[in-house]
Amino acid sequence: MSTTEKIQMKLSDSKSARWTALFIVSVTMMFGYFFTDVMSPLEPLLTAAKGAENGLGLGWSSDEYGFFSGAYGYFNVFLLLLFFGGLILDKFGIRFTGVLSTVLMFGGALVKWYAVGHEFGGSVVVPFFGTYSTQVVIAALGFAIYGVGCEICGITVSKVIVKWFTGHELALAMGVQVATARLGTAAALGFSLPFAKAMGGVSASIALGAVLLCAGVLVYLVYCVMDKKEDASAAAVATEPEEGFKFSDLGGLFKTTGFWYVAFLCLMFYAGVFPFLKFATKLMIFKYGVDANLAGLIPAMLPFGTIFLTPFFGSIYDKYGKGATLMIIGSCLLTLVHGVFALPLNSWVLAIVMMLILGVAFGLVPSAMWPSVPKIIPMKLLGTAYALIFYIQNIGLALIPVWIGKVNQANTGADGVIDYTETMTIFAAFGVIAIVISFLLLLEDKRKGYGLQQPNVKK
Ligand SMILES: NCCCC[C@H](N)C(=O)NCC(=O)O
Repeated sequence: MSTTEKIQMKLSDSKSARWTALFIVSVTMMFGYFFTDVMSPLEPLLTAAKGAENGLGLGWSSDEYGFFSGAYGYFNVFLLLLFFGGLILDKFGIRFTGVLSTVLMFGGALVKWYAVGHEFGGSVVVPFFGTYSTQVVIAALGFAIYGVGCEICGITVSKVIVKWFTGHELALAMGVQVATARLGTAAALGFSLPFAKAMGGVSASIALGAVLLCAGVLVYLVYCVMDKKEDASAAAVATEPEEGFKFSDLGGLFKTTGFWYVAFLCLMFYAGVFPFLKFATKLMIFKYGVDANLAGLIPAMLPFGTIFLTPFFGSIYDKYGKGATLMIIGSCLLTLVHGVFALPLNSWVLAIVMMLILGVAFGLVPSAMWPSVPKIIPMKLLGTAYALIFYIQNIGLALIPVWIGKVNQANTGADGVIDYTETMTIFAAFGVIAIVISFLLLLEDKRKGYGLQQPNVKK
């Protein structure tokens, strides 16, 4: 390679540089995903009577647990903070927004840790939701602040990957990032409960998550150094200045039908996965009779499967295309799994098989959906587009746990055992709607020629 060629290369044209950047931002996101689900396997402790379970029970009701779990999305949705996060990202850039979001995650985690470790007494009326203990409300406040940070960090990381990988292995890179994040989810689901028990309290697992988030802030600062270098190299190579973001461009985004299909597919598909994980550990105990100490390991299989499958399906999309088809298959598998969970079949072997199939679905849809967005929406609007998609998704992440918490509460027998038939039928219905939307997306792609069925890597 001649000196001139070297000078004219962007930093992102170097394979090692772009994969290093990806590794750094993926680790930050992984710590975030750990914290998101650190409480999910703790549902049996949180909802055990105060002082039960060797003094670890916190005495929350299923309704309170649902309210708390949905808090992740409350500020994102009701205060529109995620939408503003997208505008901030497109206006002020990746470095500023990334640091802001990681600090928010850490701050929210500290509030939640404080809440769970203290007795407050009394209760608070939350308009439109219900009356919950003060501890639950403060913990939910912390989780809501954390959720704003985590979602804004998510859109920032998506934009980082598009910035470094467009024209290269975009879907594979997005798959690797999602897979790394799932490691965090799997670690939380698998280890949070035994860790809390070993350390003598629920707040120990939250403290561990908060320490990781603090490390996440530092790791992101390292990425900022690389980002600056990439910008400098891109400025040296660019022949025409890149078009900037203008508010007037938003109209075009709103009028793009394919964008709305992706957003609503995201809402329905993820409604069947993330909120389900919040309740899955207790489902394994109550419906499938799994030992409480092992129950978290079955839901943990789901993200573990996706760790390998998301990059695998991503590279299939990169090489052979068929993005819309991958989304249709994933939505069908989601429906099948929840349909089976709703049936009166109580074998734990079946539960494991279904969880593995759900893992395949959870590899298929994200590996095709996220890299499809830049095929529909131009780069200058990408932050806003991802933010809007995440915003719509967050409506589900916020409200479905509340709904499911109330359904579980209503289906709890006098012996304290929950009948999950209604709950799992609701999750299966999300899958059916996801199938319909993914077919509509395929048709729209045929009409508009987005290229969703085409490979991503330019030959
Ligand atoms: N932190 C767990 C929820 C993340 C939701 C986020 N908006 C998202 O969808 N990320 C992509 C993914 O597939 O996880």
